[in-house]
Amino acid sequence: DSGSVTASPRQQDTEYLCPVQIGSPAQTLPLDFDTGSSDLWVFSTDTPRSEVNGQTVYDASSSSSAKRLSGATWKISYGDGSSSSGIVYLDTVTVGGLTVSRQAVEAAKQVSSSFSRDTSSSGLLGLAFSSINTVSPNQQKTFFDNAMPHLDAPLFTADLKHNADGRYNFGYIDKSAYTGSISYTPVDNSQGFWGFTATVDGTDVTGIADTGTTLIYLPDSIVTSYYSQVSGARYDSSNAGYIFPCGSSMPDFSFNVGGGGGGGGTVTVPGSYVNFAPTDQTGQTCFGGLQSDSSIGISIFGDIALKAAFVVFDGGNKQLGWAAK
Ligand SMILES: CC(C)(C)S(=O)(=O)N[C@@H](Cc1ccccc1)C(=O)N[C@@H](Cc1c[nH]c[nH+]1)C(=O)N[C@@H](CC1CCCCC1)C(O)(O)C(F)(F)C(=O)NCCN1CCOCC1
Repeated sequence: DSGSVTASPRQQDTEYLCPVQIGSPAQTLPLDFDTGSSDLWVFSTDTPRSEVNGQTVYDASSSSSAKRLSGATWKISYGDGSSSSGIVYLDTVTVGGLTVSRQAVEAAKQVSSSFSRDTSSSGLLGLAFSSINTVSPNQQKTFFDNAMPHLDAPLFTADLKHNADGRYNFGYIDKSAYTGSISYTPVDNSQGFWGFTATVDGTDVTGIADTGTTLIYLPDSIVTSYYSQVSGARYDSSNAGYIFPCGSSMPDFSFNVGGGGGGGGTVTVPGSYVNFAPTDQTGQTCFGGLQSDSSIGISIFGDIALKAAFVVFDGGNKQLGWAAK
């Protein structure tokens, strides 16, 4: 089996949403595919009306294939402080033509305000490792884990784009989606993430490939040296990040994956991607897409990096592949 689904950017590439079919007859919800977490959770008819703000909701009672997973609950909190929790159904989930019949669909009974405010997203589809799924007492598998044994190849690929529709494919590598060769590097999933090591300016950086995080967060030394090339760039505590004049022409940012001698491949993030967004309506000052990881505790290669590459999340061989495009 295989699947292929469009990933549409929202609000200047802050997140990418994909249509997911749940239940019988199918209910289609736009979900944020997130390789940084492992819960598939949705706004539902169980979510308080006061917390629903235009989002499409899942109604288990109108799905003939829905079955309550009795006694199961879930509760998750994310790096940006947002959180949600609720109950669990097993139901049919289809992504780009690929169907999993008994997928844990986590219905929200509570969502934090940032989720209520994000009117375009109906929830998340976690694509990290099932070891960090939050369902209790019996941990549940991700959509990818459930699908993997049926896939032509035990992998999915992320092809996110700047201000344009991209694609997630499951079970195959689309050779027309990238240029040159794919450089592979081993994945450390001990924390449940797609962890890997890249080289930036000769320095090894261990981080995670995270489609659910908008920006790139790397060690201070690397970030400081990058912005030292941009006149007027400075760390601004009120914005809690590096800012610079919006008219600045930003240097490209490159990292090497699968190095080791002459090998490996280089991913180049165009400087224009690092000019992320204005900090206010005047459009004078802009906020950088590359920020320090010091307040996070882990380096994150988020959407700004991922949309500069074609990325293979290989669950069968526990490796990450990166290619230019
Ligand atoms: C809001 C913003 C200024 C544009 S942003 O740059 O902060 N973007 C948010 C994502 C977003 C976009 C649009 C609207 C709302 C929220 C962002 O990048 N959030 C990161 C920030 C971060 C990470 N680390 C520290 N800070 C995050 O929490 N990402 C998680 C997914 C998000 C959650 C909010 C809704 C959108 C998706 C994440 O899953 O990628 C994660 F990996 F960061 C994370 O928190 N994973 C949870 C891991 N736990 C471990 C224990 O077991 C349970 C799972």
